[in-house]
Amino acid sequence: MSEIIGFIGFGLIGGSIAKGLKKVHPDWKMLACSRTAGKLEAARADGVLDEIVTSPKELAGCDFIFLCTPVSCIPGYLAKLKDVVKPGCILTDVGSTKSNVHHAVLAQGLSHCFIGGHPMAGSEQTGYENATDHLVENAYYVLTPTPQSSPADLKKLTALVLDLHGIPLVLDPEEHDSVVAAVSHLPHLIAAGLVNLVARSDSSRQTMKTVAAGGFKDITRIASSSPEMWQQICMENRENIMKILRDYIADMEGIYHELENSDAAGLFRLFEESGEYRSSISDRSAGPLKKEYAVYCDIVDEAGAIATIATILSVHQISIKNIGIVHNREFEQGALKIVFYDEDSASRAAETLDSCHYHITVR
Ligand SMILES: NC(=O)c1ccc[n+]([C@@H]2O[C@H](COP(=O)([O-])OP(=O)(O)OC[C@H]3O[C@@H](n4cnc5c(N)ncnc54)[C@H](O)[C@@H]3O)[C@@H](O)[C@H]2O)c1
Ligand SMILES: O=C(O)C(=O)C[C@]1(C(=O)O)C=C[C@@H](O)C=C1
Repeated sequence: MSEIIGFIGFGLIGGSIAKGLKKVHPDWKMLACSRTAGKLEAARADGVLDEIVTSPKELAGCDFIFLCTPVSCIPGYLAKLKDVVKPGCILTDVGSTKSNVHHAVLAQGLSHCFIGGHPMAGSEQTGYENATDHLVENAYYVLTPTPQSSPADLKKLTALVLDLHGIPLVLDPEEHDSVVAAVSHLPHLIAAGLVNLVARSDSSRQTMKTVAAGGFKDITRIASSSPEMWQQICMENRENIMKILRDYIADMEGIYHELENSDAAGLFRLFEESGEYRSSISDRSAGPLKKEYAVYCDIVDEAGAIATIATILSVHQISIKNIGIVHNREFEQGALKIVFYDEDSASRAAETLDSCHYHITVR
């Protein structure tokens, strides 16, 4: 059955959901309104949006409405949608916090038609221009039904998540907020705090900034995320974040004391335990980390070096999904990152390039 899908807020997440659904259901009609309507023109030109609307009232005919604005704006839109949603419409959101949204849903008397949502996928980039049809692929997509949500509605929204190749996971809003405080919100604060500490501690020659390599860049990518979005997430989930931040500070104090007391065994245990737990989070199976089949190849910096590798792979009929130079050099020469569509292609590529005397690292 052809559905009509409405979006309020149409940036990275709204745009990615619309692109993903349009890919699977080209006949479904997509409508959106956003703070700056002009920005939606690109989505219409791409054929992702069928209609740009200027007010939530124009979403009255929708079968699903996705609220995809920063989290503090969601309650205001729920109030505007209160008398707009048609019977049978499923109202959902993608906000990174859930308790504040559920309180607003209850206050507006929308519990019967609302099911919260939160795709555990994203990026430090914002805006429709960075949206992709596969953003949610292999990522957990948390669903938070209300006590009044019907099993039939939950089944319908779950089917949409599966269309996006996401992994549906039902949680209650409070548990969701406590979990994401630890695995998403605290990491963003740590990344931002660390970057600011380094910026403050660096010399006038900016030597820290110059030599910063993989370790610093890996842990701080998310420090470039939207300040508007993260200010709102932190304000809405203050209590949970404060609780886990307190524990984190205590753990850091513990590490400080291990260093102060030259406690080598304690430091060893720290890395041993963290390494074991981190390794148990697979990035090759479906889960919160994206599947990626990458091979790193050292190349000398000379004209035609990339073309030679691409030709070798093409002769062996191995398709490349993505290829690019790794800019944060952990490798002595130039490292080329080649991403493949599946594990088999990645291992065949590694064997082939190895037999051609390239130095290969598979990650
Ligand atoms: N970026 C991520 O990694 C990520 C992941 C999962 C969930 N989320 C959640 O998804 C939501 C959207 O995030 P995003 O990454 O797509 O952000 P974004 O900045 O890319 O998009 C936000 C959209 O909302 C619009 N908007 C902002 N304020 C508005 C307002 N007052 N009224 C109407 N429209 C408004 C913007 O114009 C833009 O279209 C947020 O609630 C965020 O917490 C983000
Ligand atoms: O990959 C990133 O850049 C993200 O920050 C994605 C991320 C996260 O993992 O913390 C950010 C916020 C969301 O609510 C969900 C996912």
